[in-house]
Amino acid sequence: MEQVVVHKQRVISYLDLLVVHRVKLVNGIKNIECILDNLLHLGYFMPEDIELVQHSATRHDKVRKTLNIISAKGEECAEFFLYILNCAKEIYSDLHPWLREIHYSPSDCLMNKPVLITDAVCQYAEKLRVEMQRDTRFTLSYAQKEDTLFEDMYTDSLLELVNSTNEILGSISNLEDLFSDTGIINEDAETVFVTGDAGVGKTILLQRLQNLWSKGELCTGVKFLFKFRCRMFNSFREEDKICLRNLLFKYNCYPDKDPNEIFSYIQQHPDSVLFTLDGFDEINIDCHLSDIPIISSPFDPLHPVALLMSLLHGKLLKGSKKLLTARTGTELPLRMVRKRVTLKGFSKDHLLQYSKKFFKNETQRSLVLAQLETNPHLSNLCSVPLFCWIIFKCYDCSQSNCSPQWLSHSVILTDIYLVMIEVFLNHSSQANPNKKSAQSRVNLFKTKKEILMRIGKLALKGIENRNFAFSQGTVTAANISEEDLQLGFIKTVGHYNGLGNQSTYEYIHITLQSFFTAFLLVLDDEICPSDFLALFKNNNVPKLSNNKLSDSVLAFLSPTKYPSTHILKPFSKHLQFTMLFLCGLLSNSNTDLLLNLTSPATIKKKQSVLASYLSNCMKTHLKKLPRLHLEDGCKVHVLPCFVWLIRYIFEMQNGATAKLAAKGIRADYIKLNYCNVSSVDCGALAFILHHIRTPLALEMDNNNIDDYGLKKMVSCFSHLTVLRLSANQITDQGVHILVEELKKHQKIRILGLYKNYISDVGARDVAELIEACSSLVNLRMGANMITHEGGTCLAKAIQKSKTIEDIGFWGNQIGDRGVVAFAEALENHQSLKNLSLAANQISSEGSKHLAKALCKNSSLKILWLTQNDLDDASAESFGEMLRVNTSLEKLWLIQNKITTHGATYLLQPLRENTTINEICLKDNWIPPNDASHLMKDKRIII
Ligand SMILES: Nc1ncnc2c1ncn2[C@@H]1O[C@H](COP(=O)(O)OP(=O)(O)OP(=O)(O)O)[C@@H](O)[C@H]1O
Repeated sequence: MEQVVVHKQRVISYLDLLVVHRVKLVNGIKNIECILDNLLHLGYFMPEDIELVQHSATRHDKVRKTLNIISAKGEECAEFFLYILNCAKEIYSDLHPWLREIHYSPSDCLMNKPVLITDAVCQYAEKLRVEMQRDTRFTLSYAQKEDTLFEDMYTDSLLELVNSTNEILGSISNLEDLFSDTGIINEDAETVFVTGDAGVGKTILLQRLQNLWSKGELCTGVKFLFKFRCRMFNSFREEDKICLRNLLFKYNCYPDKDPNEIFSYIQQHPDSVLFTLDGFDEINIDCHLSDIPIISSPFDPLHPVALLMSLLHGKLLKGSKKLLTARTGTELPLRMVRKRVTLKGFSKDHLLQYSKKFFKNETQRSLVLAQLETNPHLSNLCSVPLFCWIIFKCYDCSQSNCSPQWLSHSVILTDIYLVMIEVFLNHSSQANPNKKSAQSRVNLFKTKKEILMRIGKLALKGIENRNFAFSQGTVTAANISEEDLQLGFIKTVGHYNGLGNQSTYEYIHITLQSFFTAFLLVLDDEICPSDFLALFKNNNVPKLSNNKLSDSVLAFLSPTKYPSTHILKPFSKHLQFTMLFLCGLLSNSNTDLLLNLTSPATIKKKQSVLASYLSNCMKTHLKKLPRLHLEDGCKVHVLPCFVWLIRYIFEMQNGATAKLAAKGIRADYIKLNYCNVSSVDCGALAFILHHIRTPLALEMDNNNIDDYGLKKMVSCFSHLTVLRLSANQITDQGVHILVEELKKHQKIRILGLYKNYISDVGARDVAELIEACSSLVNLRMGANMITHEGGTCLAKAIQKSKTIEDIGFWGNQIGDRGVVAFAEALENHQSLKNLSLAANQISSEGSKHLAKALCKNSSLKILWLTQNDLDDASAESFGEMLRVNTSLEKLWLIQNKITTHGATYLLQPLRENTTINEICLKDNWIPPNDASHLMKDKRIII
């Protein structure tokens, strides 16, 4: 065939194409080897042809010679040549725009001819991809007996972009946005820092990213993705040194060809590299290096942790992308953080999606979801994917084995883990226990006690040394048999180190290691009651004094917080879960089980040691915090570790301890902002706070409370005078519960619901509260989704209220229609002092009503109308109002459309009006030249 179809409309010879575009090809082909290899492989070129080409001195000459030989071979060879350029995308990416320009599309006869990628760099990139695809295709799950396809279990979850002060900037729905320009905290830094609670899915998120990248569906500009689990760095000894090249190649994927060439390419193109680094909180270095030099030479051998730090600092491979994960609360200096992201787990929708993936059988799925509906505590735990997986797995097995009754009664996390242990044990022995027999459960634990203790001993050893990966030797030394491993609590992890595969073991999740540690601490008779809390008192960061590298790494990470010897210090995150399970195991509900496994005296003693320890912790924690003595009481701002304390006490389900803890708080105003309080924690908080019988103010802005959390807190609402719940994902349903409760008690003075998901429906409920509750003086409802309808209801209620003083309504959408009702409310109002209607789409029409109403008002002191559509006509109305009004002190008109002309209307009445002391006109349409004239009166601010 002489003439070939290149494009449907255009017929041209491939040989002609090579002639016409010869210059482009000579300049654009940077790698001739791959072309030659393929031409030779399919017999278009003979070895002599290759030799001829190789004789040419320069790259350009080699391409010219190749093109000459191709033209001598004919049309088919020329066509295959273009086909190589098209298939080896990685190598000839520069020529791809040109291929598109000439409308190249391969003809059918070539479609199944293989093209070999023989360039060393591309080959390596390809190898990385293939290995990554293989490694991320499956996820090892239940009892190591099932490999689940990753796609079949992965479900999107909630990822939020936050700023340096942890304020939410928005959610991230596309993983590519992790690396976009939105929400950058520090332009010079390169690390995207993802934090989240235990089991929320940080590792899985990275696996998703790696999997998508390996399939070419994400981060297409990234040629090399290197993944590290930070716990791997714990396995190095003090004296171990390694250079960056070996760290990358030996611990990820070793190149088949010329490592030097590949490494040099990586150095020259750092922007083509992405590192995923999982579990920064798990780093514990047990070796002696007094300083960690931050180096910038990629060739100097150094301790791997120092290499990691240099990478994160951007001293090595500057320009590469880094995605680092850690548990909530882990600090990373802001100078190293490019973006901050928090992983929040499953929303209701995500949970539904996950249930569809997990339970293929629709009847079973509906049954489980219906059961979850009846146990909100359980269903709330499901927002953490790990707990969700455990709960679903238990339900799944219960279908065939035993009744799911046990789950429905669970109120603490420990119970869920106990059920999981039971399910694993049953699964391995294929037992079919009597459905409802508590005795069979006891028997099961009794029979397997020794195995569980062995697994517990290994766990304790790891937690003591902050070690989460175990060598074959350690596992053997702990007498863990193959049969024990088959139970599925411990899994094998491939550990590629370039020197061959040696088995390494890990607990299937780190929280399970914590559980087994607690299990051992409770049941081991050799650990006497007076000593069993030693781990928490002395061993937070093991061997601190003689562990210089860890000292300096930790100090570097958290200089202000380190060192400390108290249980509530940072870097004890794994102990936090151990403590939680300890409390749960020693709770009253589990006493019966424990009494069958160890001596009653030991259990009793351990329970009492633990209870008094927790009360002491609460007292000590609160004593150390600064207190602010306000007019109406004492205010204390607690820290996130307070939340852990209440979790412990709740997990123990011990009312007396809760009462003592409540007594220890000794404050009238508790501030819990930014403490990572989740809806599940609200039950724990109420468990303690309901013992406080005096008026209480509670500030809980910027947590994750949601409607369910509100419901759980109902029991402590009776004494609340202040409740701030801004930025907490509360919807109309939550507002309804809240209002009903607050109406009953008539004590609330300040209610903050800023930045939630409240619509007109919720606004109507809040309006009822304003009318019914004369104690309410301050209401913050800004940044919700309230339109003129909800606005009107609220305004009508405000109109009737004789006590309300302060209304924050910034960032809703009431518009001019809603403003009319607010204007009516303002007329003759006696108590309202501050009103913010900023960012509410108000134009001159609405402002006219406001101005008119203010002529009759003598209570309002501050009016915020920032970020509306106010123009000169509005200014004129307010100018008129200022001639009459004698109470308004501040008028905020920032970011509107008022010109110099309009501003003059506001200036004139100031000669007579002596009450107003600030009219802020910043960011209006006033040219700087006019500003000085207007600012003759100091009360005008531009
Ligand atoms: N997006 C998800 N889709 C489906 N399952 C998930 C998802 N995220 C997590 N899981 C489930 O939860 C388990 C724990 O997740 P993962 O190990 O990623 O948590 P983590 O945040 O890294 O926890 P830790 O901080 O304790 O290391 C997974 O093994 C998986 O079963």
